[in-house]
This record gives sequence, structure tokens and C-alpha cells, in this order.
Amino acid sequence: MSSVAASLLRPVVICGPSGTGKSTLLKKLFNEFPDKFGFSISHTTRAPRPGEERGVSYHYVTRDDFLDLVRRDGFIEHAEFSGNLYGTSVQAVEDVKKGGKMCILDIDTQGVKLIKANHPHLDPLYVFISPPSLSSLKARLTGRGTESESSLAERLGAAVGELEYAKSGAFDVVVVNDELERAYDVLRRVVVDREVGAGDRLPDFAAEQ
Ligand SMILES: Nc1ncnc2c1ncn2[C@@H]1O[C@H](COP(=O)(O)OP(=O)(O)OP(=O)(O)O)[C@@H](O)[C@H]1O
Repeated sequence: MSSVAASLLRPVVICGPSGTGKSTLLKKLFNEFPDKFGFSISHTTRAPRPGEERGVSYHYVTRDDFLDLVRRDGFIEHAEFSGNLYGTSVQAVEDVKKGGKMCILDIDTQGVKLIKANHPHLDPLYVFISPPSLSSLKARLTGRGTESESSLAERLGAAVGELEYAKSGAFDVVVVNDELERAYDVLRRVVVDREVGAGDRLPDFAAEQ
């Protein structure tokens, strides 16, 4: 692979507060370019379910092997859900690039900090999806109809911290998801055409608080 081709396949990290529209924007991107992107295959300690394929649905490993990989710093992030471990390995992300596809990682700021600290050689393009305002974020989370009073408060509280982190300049590009078609156009130019300069300015959230 030439270095130009390789740089076009740099992994892309998509980060932003819950409810900011990451899934909505990514769905549009995958629909428009179904062959361009690849998904990293996660590791899990849970047993395969009928119809799932080893190395396709997940890499199925024992708890000991999983923890061994944790100790060897092999994961970008990992977590435990209902007694099973799940994680995204560095190798799985690199495999996507080796297969000639661009890996998109939808992760939170904690994950971004971990990549920067522990796996800088992955060298992703860091993209922050920002809400136009905190009030619009609240409206979207309420409108999605998935949040209770307490989870709404929790997500908005976390959003303030994430916006602060974005303000510190941690991301290469900011995309403000104000009007969906406009934001999508910016995201496509950044991710597909690698026009990093096409990004937006981060809104001034302090003025709102
Ligand atoms: N530009 C937009 N204008 C108005 N509403 C939008 C816009 N983009 C997304 N939405 C709506 O906002 C809600 C939250 O979007 P979405 O679920 O994509 O967010 P998310 O960032 O993926 O959240 P999470 O991190 O919790 O999965 C959805 O109901 C979606 O339809």
C-alpha cells in the first residue's frame, strides 16, 4: 500500500456527547459509501450465539486470554457487561486498514484519552461531533424518547465535561451538528475527502451556562 493510500485509510475516531447525532451521521455515511468502511471486530468472553461466526461477529476468547491481552496493553478500550468482557483491540483496528478499509471508531472522550496515551501509533483522525448548543442537546435527548429524568441529567452532565475536553484542542476537526444535511456534508468532506480544513468552529458553550 502506498503511503498516500495508507494515509487515506487512517482510522477515524468519532466522539461527541450522547445525543449529539453521531449514530445518525454515521448511518448516512455508511449508506452512501457502503464499501469504504470496515468495522473492527470486538473481542468477547461470552459464548457465540447461534448464527454467529468466530472472527466475524466477534473474536471469542476465554477470560484468561482476554485478561492477558489487557495486561499486554492490547485493547483500546474494554468493559464488562452483565458478567462478560468486551473490548476493541488495537490489532482489530489495524486489521481493518490491512484489509483496505477505513476503520471508524465511535468512542467516548475516555477512549480518546486512552488512545492518545497508550496507542498513539494508531494515529487516527480525531473528529468531535458537537451539538450547536446545550439546550438543543437536551431537546434531542428528550425527543429521542430513550432517557429517564436521571439518565438525561447524567448525559447532560457528562456532555459539559466532553465539551470542555474538546475546547482544550484535543480534536483535529469539529463538526457542529446543527442542520443535519449541512453537518453531514462537512463530515463527508472531512472523512472521505480528507479536507480537514472543512471543519467547523466549536460553539461557545460558556456563554450559555
Ligand atoms: N441535525 C439534527 N437536527 C435535529 N435532530 C437531530 C440531528 N441529528 C440527530 N438528530 C436526532 O437527535 C437524536 C440523537 O441522535 P443520535 O441517536 O444519532 O445521537 P448519538 O450521538 O449517536 O447518541 P448516543 O451516543 O447516545 O448513541 C435522534 O433522535 C436523532 O434523530
